[in-house]
Amino acid sequence: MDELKDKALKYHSLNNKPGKIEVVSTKPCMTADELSLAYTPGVAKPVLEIADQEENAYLYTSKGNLVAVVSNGTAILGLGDKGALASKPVMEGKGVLFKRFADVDVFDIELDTKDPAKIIEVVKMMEPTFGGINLEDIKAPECFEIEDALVELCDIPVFHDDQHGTAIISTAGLLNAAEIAGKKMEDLKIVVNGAGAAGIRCTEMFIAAGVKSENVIMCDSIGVIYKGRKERMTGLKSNFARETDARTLADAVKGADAFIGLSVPDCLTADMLLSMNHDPIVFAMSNPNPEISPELAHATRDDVIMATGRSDYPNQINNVLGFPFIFRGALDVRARKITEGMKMAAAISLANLAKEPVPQSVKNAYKGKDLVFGREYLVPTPFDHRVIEWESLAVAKAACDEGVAKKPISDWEHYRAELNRRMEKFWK
Ligand SMILES: NC(=O)C1=CN([C@@H]2O[C@H](COP(=O)(O)OP(=O)(O)OC[C@H]3O[C@@H](n4cnc5c(N)ncnc54)[C@H](OP(=O)(O)O)[C@@H]3O)[C@@H](O)[C@H]2O)C=CC1
Ligand SMILES: CC(=O)C(=O)O
Ligand SMILES: [Mg+2]
Repeated sequence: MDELKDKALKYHSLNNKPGKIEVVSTKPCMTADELSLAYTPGVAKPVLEIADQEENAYLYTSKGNLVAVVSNGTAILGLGDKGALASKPVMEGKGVLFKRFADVDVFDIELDTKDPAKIIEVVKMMEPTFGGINLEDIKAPECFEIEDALVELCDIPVFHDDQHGTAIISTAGLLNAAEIAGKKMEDLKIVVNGAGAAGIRCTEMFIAAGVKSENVIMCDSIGVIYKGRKERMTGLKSNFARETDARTLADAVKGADAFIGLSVPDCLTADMLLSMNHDPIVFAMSNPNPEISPELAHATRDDVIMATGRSDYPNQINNVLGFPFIFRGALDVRARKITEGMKMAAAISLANLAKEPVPQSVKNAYKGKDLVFGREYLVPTPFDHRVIEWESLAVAKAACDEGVAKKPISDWEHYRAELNRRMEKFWK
């Protein structure tokens, strides 16, 4: 058995307790009196309050801090379609991160269907239970139809993490990598490899952040998406079809400033990397194995600015820096949806935080490594306790500014203090 497999399987069954999450009661239930409050007859009282006024669910149930992490397992990380049940470790993992980094509670829901209409129907029916819906590892193109419909149907935020979480973090990373490379966003020539959930939305957000759409070439499993191509033109790919002679990834990356990998392992070769412009930005974000290994990238070029989606290399460009903090901010103002403004506010907050000096307590979580804004530190780390203050607050503010907050905040200093108080238990 390889070492990682051995360690990971042991971790997932530690303490004779299979899996990574459990349900904990937040109220005492040790006496007959408490039982008669938690359950019948006392429980009838909040039932009637909620039946009378729906918003009372936020006062008397866990709805307001509870997110559904919903998958059908059709695009589990970069492992492809492994089915609903096999997606459960990832969905439980997302639950752990929601809790650990933003004190958001999660039920993971694995749905055994590939039919978008059924997923839409089931998730809509679950709306009363939750304060928000995080769709996860549902493949393109179905993910677009599912998310669009649910955003329209639901009065709580619905967010496909692989689309928007990934876009937010990689936009923060790209803004900073461009600055470090001494290049302007509007001059960057970018190749996005992967035209699925993540590839499409990352590209859209790069364009919103200043990249010129004509400077982006997108590739999928059969190569460059060019104008006039007929095969496999599913989902939103046609929006990114370019007038170009490039047909393969190798053609596309010649002279490019950035390679954005949201595809499969080991598809960017050393020769391709050598053909890129000076100070090439390589975000090899396929999980668990990147499009090019950092070892090969650094051995190939000294000037590469390298990031992966993994936790065990510098520059983790991964949606873990997004979903916990974005939902925290959205839940706290009871946002109806997560708008483009909220997403951009999240990206900018992360890009800005990376430029702040890093406290020793954060460095300690990374074995005392010196984390200073630069090639090896493009975005903050998930263990940086300041991320919640910066990102959740930015998201909550943007929700208020954009008029989607059902419970707007006016005293931001009070909210900042509340966020810190909420997280104290995790920072000991
Ligand atoms: N670091 C992070 O935070 C995140 C990383 N990811 C990673 O991005 C990848 C894609 O995830 P997601 O978008 O959700 O999945 P989807 O299934 O929605 O999309 C996968 C895309 O990859 C394309 N593809 C497959 N093989 C190749 C290839 N050889 N060369 C180029 N493109 C290829 C597919 O092409 P076709 O359209 O032709 O089928 C499709 O467009 C995964 O590896 C995942 O781990 C995803 C989300 C977050
Ligand atoms: C990180 C993540 O969500 C993915 O790779 O699918
Ligand atoms: Mg995912």
